[in-house]
Amino acid sequence: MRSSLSSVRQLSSAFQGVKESARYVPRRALLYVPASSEKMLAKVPSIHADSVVIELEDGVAIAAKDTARKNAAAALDKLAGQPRKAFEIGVRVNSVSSGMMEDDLRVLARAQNLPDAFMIPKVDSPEDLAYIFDTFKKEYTPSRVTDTKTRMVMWIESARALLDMPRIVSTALNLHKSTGFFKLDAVVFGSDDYCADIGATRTSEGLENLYARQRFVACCKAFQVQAIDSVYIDLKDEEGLRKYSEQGRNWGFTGKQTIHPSQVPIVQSSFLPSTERIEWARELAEAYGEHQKEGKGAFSFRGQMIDRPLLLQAMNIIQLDEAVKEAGKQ
Ligand SMILES: CC(C)(COP(=O)(O)OP(=O)(O)OC[C@H]1O[C@@H](n2cnc3c(N)ncnc32)[C@H](O)[C@@H]1OP(=O)(O)O)[C@@H](O)C(=O)NCCC(=O)NCCSC(=O)C[C@H](O)C(=O)O
Ligand SMILES: [Mg+2]
Repeated sequence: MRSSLSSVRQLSSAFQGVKESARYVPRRALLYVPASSEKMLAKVPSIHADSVVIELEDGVAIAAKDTARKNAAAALDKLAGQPRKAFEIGVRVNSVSSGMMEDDLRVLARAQNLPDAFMIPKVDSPEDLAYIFDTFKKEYTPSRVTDTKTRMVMWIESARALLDMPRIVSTALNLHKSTGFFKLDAVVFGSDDYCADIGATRTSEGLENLYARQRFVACCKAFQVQAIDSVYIDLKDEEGLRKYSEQGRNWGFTGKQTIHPSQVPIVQSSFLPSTERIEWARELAEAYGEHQKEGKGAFSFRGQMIDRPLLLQAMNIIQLDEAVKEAGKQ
């Protein structure tokens, strides 16, 4: 049994064209930590969520924005080099339309360290991305925001953005290619703002978001970026959270937003493939390699027809399993 990321690399080179990301960041659960709360920020190193979102946007009251910015900048320097449980610590700034992004970046740029990811809510158009790039260059200087390890995670939260998503995502990816600006790695569905935008009533079944969530996943996967599902706001309903998480996983989402530490283990385990599924994926990949050597593109495996798309699904599972195991985070 292979047990490190290098085995994914070996498999990838054996199967020409199977894409491997340079640095795969699992994002099963993203946990928002409002930067206005020093008490919550102090918990960041011990938070087990794959991705921690230091929050400056809707989780922070307008009157507390200044304090939150200063706390976030201080946290970036304090957390650098400190042991932590999360794969990623990002900062979610305020949106273009809020008019507060410049103020956020002006204060954040005082920190010596960049976050692992800049997280940008309510991206509504390709034009927003041009403004975002200009604002980052202005507040940080161009050399600090190009060719860095920092990734971009963005939120799609309106009907307009959902319909224009292919253009928005491809513009973000091209911006990275042409300028070296932060690489877009994941897109998050802002379901609550989306419901407000279309005038829908939020229900626990979530039927009002059925079309949006399915279109959203297709748009993410068309561009090979991670798709992060809606927030579940009923903090006490663990069963509902598990059901919704598993539904999202089965629909192709790679992870889910969380708002309270108690939601994290439920979401993380829902997005971790089962032992049986991992075994299926590994055996399938081995069998695929053997059949490729014999010149067979399609073959039968455990009663199913297997070809390249199934291999790609198996590779997704192996890659997630190995990244999580390597970091010792089940
Ligand atoms: C929802 C909360 C306000 C609840 O907070 P609280 O009442 O303090 O909860 P508890 O008493 O149960 O807390 C127990 C302990 O855990 C700590 N805690 C709680 N939440 C967090 C957290 N998010 N990060 C870190 N630590 C947390 C408490 O401090 C307690 O600690 P202790 O006293 O030492 O035991 C709160 O959970 C919260 O503020 N959550 C985040 C809200 C937020 O950021 N919302 C905006 C993002 S959602 C969104 O925008 C979705 C999207 O854009 C869309 O449009 O859909
Ligand atoms: Mg939102």
